[in-house]
Amino acid sequence: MTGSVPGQHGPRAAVLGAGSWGTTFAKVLADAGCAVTLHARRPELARAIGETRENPDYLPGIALPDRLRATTDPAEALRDAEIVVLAVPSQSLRDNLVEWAPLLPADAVLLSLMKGIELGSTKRMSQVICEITGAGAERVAALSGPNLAREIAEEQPAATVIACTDQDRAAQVQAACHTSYFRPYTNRDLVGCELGGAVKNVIALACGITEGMGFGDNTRASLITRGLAETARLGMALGAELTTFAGLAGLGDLVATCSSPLSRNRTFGEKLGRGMTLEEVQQTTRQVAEGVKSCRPVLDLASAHGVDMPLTEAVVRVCHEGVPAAQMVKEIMSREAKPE
Ligand SMILES: NC(=O)c1ccc[n+]([C@@H]2O[C@H](COP(=O)([O-])OP(=O)(O)OC[C@H]3O[C@@H](n4cnc5c(N)ncnc54)[C@H](O)[C@@H]3O)[C@@H](O)[C@H]2O)c1
Ligand SMILES: O=P(O)(O)OC[C@H](O)CO
Repeated sequence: MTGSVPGQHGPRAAVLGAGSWGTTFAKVLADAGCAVTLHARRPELARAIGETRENPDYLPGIALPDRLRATTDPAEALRDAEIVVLAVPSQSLRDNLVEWAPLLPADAVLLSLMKGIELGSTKRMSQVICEITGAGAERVAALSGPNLAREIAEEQPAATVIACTDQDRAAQVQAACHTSYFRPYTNRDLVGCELGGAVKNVIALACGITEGMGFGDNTRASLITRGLAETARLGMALGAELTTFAGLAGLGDLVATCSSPLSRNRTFGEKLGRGMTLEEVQQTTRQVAEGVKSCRPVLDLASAHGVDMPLTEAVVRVCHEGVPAAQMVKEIMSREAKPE
């Protein structure tokens, strides 16, 4: 390890993507003792983080630790990094990685924070990472769980899962991000953890839509439960483990996202449910609501594997096929009756 910084006792980490979760997770790593360099695209943001120790665009009011530095130069961020954290929108990962791949240190763990499925290819983020970087699957990990960025930035206690086929690497990342307020568990089931994170965004859109239409807790609980059932069906078809969906990356994240006004996906859905168009809602936020784009490839994956995902299909129809939310509810409720 070269050039350690005062107080550093963990590995060197690069976080690529200075949005709300990238910045928050960079703080978690720094609080856990890592020397962290955060890569921001815009010079004014990198400068503001350096000068004010705050990310004014994505995390206003949160003090960032001194051990965290920001830069617009990916080569500088990645130099000697032992853990490389990827925190950009899922649909831009491929293009970003093409630029970053030649700069990646040879043996670094590549950790995905993203919760989406790629449009067109229907690939999970770890698959995109392996494809573009040529890294072996054992080097790629994903972090997923009930982790609303703002709450964690405020150091409210939360748990998460680090999924990796190589448990030594999972344990390395676990140790690097374990703080008094952030408790990571390891898990071998990369497929299940990534799917849990991506599909919960779609179900949170459905919850938001019904919330916007004025429906209450029974509706939300029904969507969470049936949403979990269809996520698990897809997961089993893709080789995931059923128990993963009862854990933090499954039920845990689904409950947090579907219930919290902090969720961008739930909030996006709520605006659709109140009658705004997709384009109108998109104008109201600069932040990514991954379910809006990922719902289509999730449904494509389901179709390719013969899996029934009626809630995901309903979200696709409302978001991308102009079906009114009220009609979607009618259609879902009039599906053929069957055993649970
Ligand atoms: N915010 C959360 O609470 C949270 C929690 C867990 C997981 N996630 C996941 O983390 C990922 C990143 O989310 P976020 O909350 O940080 O998003 P964000 O919208 O807050 O920030 C996205 C970041 O990516 C950058 N970006 C946007 N378009 C880009 C492009 N084309 N190329 C490169 N960079 C681009 C933005 O400048 C910004 O820095 C998503 O997959 C999200 O689902 C978010
Ligand atoms: O704000 P959302 O809807 O992107 O959800 C954030 C996190 O994924 C919650 O775990």
